[in-house]
Amino acid sequence: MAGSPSTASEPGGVKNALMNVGSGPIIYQLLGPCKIFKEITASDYRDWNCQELQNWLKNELESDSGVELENWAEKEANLSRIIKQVLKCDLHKSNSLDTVILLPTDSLVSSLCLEAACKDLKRQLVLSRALGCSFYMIDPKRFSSLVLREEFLREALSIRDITGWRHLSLRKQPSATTVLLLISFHGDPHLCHWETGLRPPASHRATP
Ligand SMILES: C[S@@+](CC[C@H](N)C(=O)[O-])C[C@H]1O[C@@H](n2cnc3c(N)ncnc32)[C@H](O)[C@@H]1O
Repeated sequence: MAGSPSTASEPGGVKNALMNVGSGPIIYQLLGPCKIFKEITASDYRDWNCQELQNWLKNELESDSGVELENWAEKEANLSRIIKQVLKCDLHKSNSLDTVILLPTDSLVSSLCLEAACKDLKRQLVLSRALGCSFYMIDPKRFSSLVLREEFLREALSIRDITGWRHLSLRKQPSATTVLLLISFHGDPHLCHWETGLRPPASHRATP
């Protein structure tokens, strides 16, 4: 979907372009990348999500990051300068962006999206994940999520010796038994950070 990596980018330095797939109507996942990328393209399957991001970009909406951050106005202004476009995207299509052709993209980021788009375990790459999650709520609506287990992920990604563990609080996932953050660094699949241990009330847990 995205173009091939730009030769203009140097490891560790400022990079040109980042593509975010399944952005939803929220920006938290782009606050970090906006410090290193010159351009970000956000995308989502749902028109309403794309519209919300457009409204935020046009300053027609109060953003709600869910957290109190220092220098929030400055962070928002930086990010909105760097998000260059918001595109409709459907991962089920062979050309997910339809007729739009992107310029070469250095990185592709997707958070909690592939499992929302996929209905089975075939041809799936999971980038970050709430384990055991069978649904998520956008009040009051409930959306389905493919249930994944740690064993499946370890096998699918051929990860046996995990060298780094880190506990990090992500947002609350109503149906998850465990929240996992997996970061796979280029060239070294063993350098992964997994997070376990967030346990929601029993009434909210996914059924196996
Ligand atoms: C759980 S939300 C995650 C939103 C955001 N990335 C985050 O981390 O909070 C899943 C997102 O995947 C999007 N999505 C679902 N099916 C998709 C598809 N076929 N193609 C692209 N995006 C899709 C949804 O519209 C939704 O915004």
